Amino acid sequence: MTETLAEPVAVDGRRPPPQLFRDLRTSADGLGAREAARRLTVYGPNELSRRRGRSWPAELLAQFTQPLAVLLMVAAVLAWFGGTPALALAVVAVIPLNAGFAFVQERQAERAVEALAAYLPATARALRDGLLAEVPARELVPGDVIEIAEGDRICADSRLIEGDLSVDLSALNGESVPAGRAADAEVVPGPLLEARELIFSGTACVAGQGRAVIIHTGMHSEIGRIAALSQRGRTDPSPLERQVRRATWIIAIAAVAAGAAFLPIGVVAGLGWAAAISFAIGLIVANVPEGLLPTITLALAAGVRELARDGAVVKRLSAVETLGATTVVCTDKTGTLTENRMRVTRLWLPGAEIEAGDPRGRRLAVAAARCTTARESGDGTAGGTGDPTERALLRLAADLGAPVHAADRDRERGALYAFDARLKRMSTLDGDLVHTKGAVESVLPLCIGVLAADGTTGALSDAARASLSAAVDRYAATGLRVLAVATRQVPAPPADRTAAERDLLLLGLIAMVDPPRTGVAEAVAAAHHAGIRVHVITGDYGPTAAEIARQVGIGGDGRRIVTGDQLDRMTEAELDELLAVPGEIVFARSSPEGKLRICEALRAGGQIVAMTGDGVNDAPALRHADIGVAMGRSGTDVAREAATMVLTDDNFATIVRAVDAGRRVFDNVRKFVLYIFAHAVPEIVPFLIFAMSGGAVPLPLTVLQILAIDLGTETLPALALGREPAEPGLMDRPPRPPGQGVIDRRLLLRAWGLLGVVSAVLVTAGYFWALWRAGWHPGAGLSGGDYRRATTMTFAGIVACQIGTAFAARTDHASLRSIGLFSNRLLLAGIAFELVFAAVLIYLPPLQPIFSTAALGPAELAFLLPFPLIVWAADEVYRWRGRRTRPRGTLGSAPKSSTARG
Ligand SMILES: Nc1ncnc2c1ncn2[C@@H]1O[C@H](COP(=O)(O)OP(=O)(O)OP(=O)(O)O)[C@@H](O)[C@H]1O
Repeated sequence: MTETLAEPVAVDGRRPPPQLFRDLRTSADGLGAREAARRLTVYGPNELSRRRGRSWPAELLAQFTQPLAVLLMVAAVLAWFGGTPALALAVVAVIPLNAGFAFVQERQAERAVEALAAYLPATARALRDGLLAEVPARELVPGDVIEIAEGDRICADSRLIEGDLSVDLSALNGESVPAGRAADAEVVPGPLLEARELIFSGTACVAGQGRAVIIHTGMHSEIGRIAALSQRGRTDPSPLERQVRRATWIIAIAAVAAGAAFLPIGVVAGLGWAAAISFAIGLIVANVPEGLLPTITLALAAGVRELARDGAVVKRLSAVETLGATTVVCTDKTGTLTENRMRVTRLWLPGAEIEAGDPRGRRLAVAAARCTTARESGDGTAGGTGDPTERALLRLAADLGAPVHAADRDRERGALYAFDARLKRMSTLDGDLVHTKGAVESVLPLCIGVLAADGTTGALSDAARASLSAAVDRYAATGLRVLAVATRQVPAPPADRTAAERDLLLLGLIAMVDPPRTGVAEAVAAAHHAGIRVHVITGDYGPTAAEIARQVGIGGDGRRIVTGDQLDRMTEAELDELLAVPGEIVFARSSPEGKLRICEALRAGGQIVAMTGDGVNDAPALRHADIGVAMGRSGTDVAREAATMVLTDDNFATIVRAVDAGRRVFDNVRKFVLYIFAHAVPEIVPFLIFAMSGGAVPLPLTVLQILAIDLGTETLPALALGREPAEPGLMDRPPRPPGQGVIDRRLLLRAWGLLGVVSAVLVTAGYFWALWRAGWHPGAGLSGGDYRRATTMTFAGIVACQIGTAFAARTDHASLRSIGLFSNRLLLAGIAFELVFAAVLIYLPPLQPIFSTAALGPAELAFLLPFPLIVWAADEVYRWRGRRTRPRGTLGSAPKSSTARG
């Protein structure tokens, strides 16, 4: 085709379909694959060109205007005017170093989140060469004919040419009430967004089904024009970030206060003003934990990246942290606990119960297969689309020698009353026959009789009802899903759904298996070990769901079934009470509203809730849960958008793995916070000794030495702690209490009270030992060389102690032996760097005068050698005692074998 196309912007989408087809050089059968490829090069991919958040120079600049950076600048200015230009220069050098570091880390984190988009490719169903195919949304072009069904995201501005839809336009106009759209709507002039025949990119179909021809794609679409609207704003800081920011500030203020307090003390103790100011600044600079926040962001980003590799795409960094605190998982059944691969096994007909292969079931099978919207590929194995339940019905009909072809079915269909999760049934009008299928409780009340396999009709006798309900119970007890199928002949097309779904004749029941997924039982056991409760919220029948729950180990012996009706009748107080009792619950025949209520009640009870969902109606519950979990494969686009986490493999086990990862990331943040906080004590104590001795003891540590530790030797080991593998027993302990912050009393006690104090004692001992060796006594003077050797002992002592601290910080309660000395290679590299860095400052002659260092001899090194061991051993004893007094894995309701302790 060589004709040039009209510019897509010039096409008037409000013309009737025949003219529109002409303008767009297409037809109701869509485009050919080759023409589509050609148009793709002309119009470009169907994407919104990303408005970059901020350009990198702006972002880098922002790092320099952070309050803490400003604090450092003020310190530099003070140092300059205080007469210590060397210190001023050192501090000035620190600022870009820090800013650069933070900038790189934040960029990396951002990139990790951006890369997630690649894990969730958006697709659409388009007609190409006359066949319906799954096409990446970015390859859609004007002229393509797409099919849209409930739950789909609309990927391009299009005109409906077939069907009725209800669309959620909130992304475009903020209106949350869905609007009706129809192919045959009358064209009335008015605002484009209100045109009843048009649908727009970025909106979602919440009900109905139809076909549409694409008019505009990418940046030519309405949403492209108002692209700013679709760009997500800056995400709120996570609770973790907020906590750390607060802690950073508290520490910064404390450091400034300590520095200010030191000033007069220093002067009184005999330091000149200049020296006193320089020390005060040193204290401040040393103790402000500038690097903490970016390091945490990076740890979260690493967690997000790992999760994505594991099949869980998390949309917000902070979700990683929330995941770790999860106390309750509410999961649906079909597809998450089970394989979502249905196979019909048994049929119940009025008067007979037969195997799926029995030809007597043909009429029932055909009726059910006509009442579907799914498609099954020719060979009946792979390549079909749509609801697995319906595909099982299509296969059943085919196996019985009466295949129902999707194209014929759709052509002959007079009306479709789509599956409604509340009604739990759907119906179609095929010629003069209404076909209805759905949950037994939903269909049976609409029936006035039965239609036997031989074509005779009869009453729904008590005997028939008894036999039917016995069959339902029997099927459900083995975990089979049961559908009732009914039919009716109508003289004229019914006016609406209610008119169609009445006076039906029951054809029979269809029972199908959907076996539990492999690995789910293990994942449920792991969740129980971790003190996490698992409730099932399903649309399916109670006993069926309960049996599947039993098979995967949910509920142990305390499993209860609560039906949707029972839930609706419960007051809030009753629901709270129900959820407060230990044990796990199967919520059967649940409605989307019920799901939302359960979620709210659990959260009100202080639980951290992860909730799965896949339907359009699940979106509110997904948004409300702490972690909304949508299915990447079977879920609707609407659910995926509402969720915080999308499972690319739809597997329950992945949720548990994500909780595991969340816990690990949270733990690791605590590890490096512990490590960074611990060095404050041995750095401050020397100043206190100097001040309290009134200057009789020479200052044990210089300002530049402090800076060398905080901004040099410490950095890499701290980063490496953020990548520590999971501690043994991580998933054997109960979830952390929801209110527990990352920095709690226990952490501070361990950092300052234990690791800090032990280090301070050792470091001070090293300093005084060096003084003693130099023949010093209180009040006596000291030669420059001897003084430098003594301060070097303090400096090297702190470095040595921090090596011990690093190993101690690797676990929260487990022994170092249980995780292995060499299991964190990054940390070993970090410590090697730390040692080389310290050695350079101590032994490189040009640096010695700057950092007031002197080469240490074998005796001094021998003195320092046990430092790491002593610090580590002290903490090892502390953790050992903790393990003895704090038994783990004692929470939760589920039966559990006693677990190994650390
Ligand atoms: N395509 C369908 N047509 C008619 N009825 C259906 C269809 N799919 C499901 N049903 C009926 O509606 C009930 C609820 O289905 P729904 O899809 O809400 O939940 P589910 O798939 O059984 O479970 P879950 O909520 O765990 O995914 C089913 O038990 C079945 O009886």
